[in-house]
Amino acid sequence: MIETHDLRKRFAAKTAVDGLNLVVPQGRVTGLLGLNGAGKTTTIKILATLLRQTEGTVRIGGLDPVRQPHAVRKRINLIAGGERMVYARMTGRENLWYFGQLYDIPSRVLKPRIDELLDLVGLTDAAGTRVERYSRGMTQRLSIARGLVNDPDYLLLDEPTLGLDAPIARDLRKVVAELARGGKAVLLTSHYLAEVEQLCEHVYVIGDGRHLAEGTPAELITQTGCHRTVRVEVSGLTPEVEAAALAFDPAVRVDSAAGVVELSRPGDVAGALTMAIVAAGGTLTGLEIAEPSLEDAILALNDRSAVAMAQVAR
Ligand SMILES: Nc1ncnc2c1ncn2[C@@H]1O[C@H](COP(=O)(O)OP(=O)(O)OP(=O)(O)O)[C@@H](O)[C@H]1O
Repeated sequence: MIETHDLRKRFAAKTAVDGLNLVVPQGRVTGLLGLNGAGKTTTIKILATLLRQTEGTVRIGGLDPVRQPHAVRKRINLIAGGERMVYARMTGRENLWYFGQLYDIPSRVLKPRIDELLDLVGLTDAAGTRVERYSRGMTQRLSIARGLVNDPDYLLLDEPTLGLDAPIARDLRKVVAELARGGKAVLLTSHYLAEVEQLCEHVYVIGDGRHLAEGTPAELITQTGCHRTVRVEVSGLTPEVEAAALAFDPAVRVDSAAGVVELSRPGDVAGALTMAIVAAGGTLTGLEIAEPSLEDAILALNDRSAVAMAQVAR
């Protein structure tokens, strides 16, 4: 398990991580979400022993990364989508061999593992080609294999699918889900919220380095009170139709120029709203029902936090 207690990181005047308590258990993918600058990468770098916290404690499988960095490094690995973490002058296979040796993996174990990893990321045919001749996607796939070369118990994924083509990103998601099912602890940050919804059983949402909320993606959506939105397109959106829609629910939003009536509310209101519109003389030309997404929840949480901060500042 990865655990942080009251974790803080200050860079001069900026507090990037401000009292985070995280638990990342084995056997599932845990998400760490937040808008740009929320403190996700800083947190992951601390867990990866690349940065040292200003305050608070971290335990990774019971080990302290500050006091036992070598032991921790053997059991963790980091895959960061935006960063090139392999050597251009070496071939794909040489890179994996080099990184594997840094972990003191015996050759008889390393050789078959490298073959497996090359196969996993679809680079078997390009294994003998220098990385400088790889496309961006191939380099990224090699970085993923590099991140798995020590068979880490704890996998830190910072935007792992950034810039990957859709089929490769989908394959990587499958691999991540399998690794978690096989017992690894995975911490994932991603701006692709559909990816987070698909992979993560538990998600932490942070803003300005602070904990804003946590739960399953579905729980976060419920907690933030985001509701499904009914969007009705109406031809002949007269003032009478508008008045009937507003009488149905004052929270209705009407765009008369576009001929659209929208309502976000709990429960199943599509039928009753459309009937009210038709009864007032409107003709329905379209109907869409959008379920609330994790993105709606994250935006709502950030709005709420900004309002709370403004109130504290007053
Ligand atoms: N080395 C540094 N020196 C000073 N400030 C830093 C440093 N690294 C990060 N910060 C600041 O700390 C805050 C958190 O940054 P961090 O990169 O952890 O956020 P993030 O959530 O990963 O953002 P993004 O989604 O954009 O990657 C930001 O305000 C950033 O500018």
